Amino acid sequence: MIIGVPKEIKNNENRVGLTPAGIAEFRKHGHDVYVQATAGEGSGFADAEYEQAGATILPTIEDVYAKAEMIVKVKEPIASEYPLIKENQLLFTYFHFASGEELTHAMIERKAVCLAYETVELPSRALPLLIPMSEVAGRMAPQEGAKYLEKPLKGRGILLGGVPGVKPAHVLVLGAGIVGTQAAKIAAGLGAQVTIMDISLNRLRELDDFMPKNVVTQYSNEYNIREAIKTADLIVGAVLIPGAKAPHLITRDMLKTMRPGTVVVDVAVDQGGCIETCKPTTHENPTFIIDDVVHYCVANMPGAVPYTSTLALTNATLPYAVKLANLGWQEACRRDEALRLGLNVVHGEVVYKGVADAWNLPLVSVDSVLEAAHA
Ligand SMILES: NC(=O)C1=CN([C@@H]2O[C@H](COP(=O)(O)OP(=O)(O)OC[C@H]3O[C@@H](n4cnc5c(N)ncnc54)[C@H](O)[C@@H]3O)[C@@H](O)[C@H]2O)C=CC1
Ligand SMILES: CC(=O)C(=O)O
Ligand SMILES: [Mg+2]
Repeated sequence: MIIGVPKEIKNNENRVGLTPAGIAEFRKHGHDVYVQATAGEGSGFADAEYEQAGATILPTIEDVYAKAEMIVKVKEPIASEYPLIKENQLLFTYFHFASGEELTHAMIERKAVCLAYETVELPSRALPLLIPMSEVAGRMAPQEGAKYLEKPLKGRGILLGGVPGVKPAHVLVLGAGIVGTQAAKIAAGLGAQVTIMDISLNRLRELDDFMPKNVVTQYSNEYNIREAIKTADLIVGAVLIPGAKAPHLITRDMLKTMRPGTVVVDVAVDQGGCIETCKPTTHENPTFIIDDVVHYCVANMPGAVPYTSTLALTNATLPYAVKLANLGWQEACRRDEALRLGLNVVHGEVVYKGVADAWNLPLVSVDSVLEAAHA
C-alpha cells in the first residue's frame, strides 16, 4: 500500500502521524511511505531520518494526498485539506465528528473512508488510540490550570498546593476515566484538595483504593456538581460518551455561582465540551472569560508537548496502521472488531451512531458498507 504522512496544519499542532521507526516498520512489510517535507520537525524528526528509514520526502501537502492510498495523521483534516482528499482514500486520524458538523459533511462529500482513532474500541471498552493522548492531556490539565489561576493571567491568584498554614486550592475533576484519573493524580501530587466525580460507582471504587488521601471521590449528579463548583478553584472537564457529544454538566447559569477567577480546563472540548460555555480555542489563544470564569478549551492539548505526544501516539497507532496496510481496510475491519468500531464515515455514509445522532443524519450499518466493499 502507499502511505502518506502530511504535515499537520492545525494551529500549533506539532505532532506527526508516523516516526522514522514507523516508516521502517512499514518498509519491512513492503509498503511505500511518502512524508511531506518538515512534517516531523516539530516532534524532533528531521527529513533525513525519515529518508534513512526508507521514506520518500515530498515537497507539498498536495503531493502527499495525491500519492497516498492511506493517510496517517494526527488531527482531523481542516478546510484547506478537504479538496485534497480522494474518493476511497483511507484516512486514519482523530476526527471527533460529533463536534464537527462541517467536517462530517465534507467527509461525506469526499466519499473517503474515515477511520477515527478515538472510536477504535476494545471489547473491554478501552479506547486504545485515545488513551495515550488522554494520558498526556490529563497530566497537562492541572499544569495549564495552575498557570491560568495566576492573577496576571486573570485567575483567582491561588497556588494549587497552598503553603504551610494556608489551605491548598480545590480542584474538581468531572469524569474519572483516563483524563480525569491523570488530572487528579497530578493535581494531588501538587498538593491540591481534589474531588473527582463519575457516574460509574465501580470506577470510583477503584480510584478510592489507589488515590492519595487528598483525592475524594463523589458520585456525579447535578446536585453534587452545583455544590462543588461553588468552592472549586480549578475544574477539569473529562467526561466522554464515546463518539458522541459530551453532556453539558456545567450550564451557563451555573457560572454565576462560581467565584471570580475560577479556571475551567475543558479537556472534553474535542467532543463538544462538558461545560456549556466552552468553545474550542488554540494554543495561540487558549483562554477566554465569561462571567469572570477563565475558560481553557484547547482541542489539541498534546500538540504542545510533541516530543512526548508523538511517541506516545504512534506507539499505539502503528500496529493498527500496519494491519490496515497489510490487509486493506475492509479485511482488517472484518477481522478486528476494535478497528471496525473506528469506522465513522465510509464512501459518503455515516456508519457510527454517535455521529449520525449528533447531526441528524441517516445511520448505515458497518456490515453493509463492508459487504458493498467486498462485492
Ligand atoms: N482536548 C484535548 O486535547 C484532548 C481531549 N481528550 C478528550 O477528553 C475526553 C475524556 O477522554 P478519556 O478520559 O480518555 O475518556 P474515558 O472514556 O476514559 O473517561 C470518560 C469518563 O467519563 C465518565 N462520564 C460519562 N458521563 C459522565 C457524567 N455525566 N458525569 C461524570 N462522568 C461521566 C465515564 O464514566 C468515564 O469514566 C474525551 O472527550 C477525549 O476525546 C483527550 C485527549 C486530548
Ligand atoms: C485526542 C485529541 O483530540 C488530541 O490528541 O488532540
Ligand atoms: Mg461569577
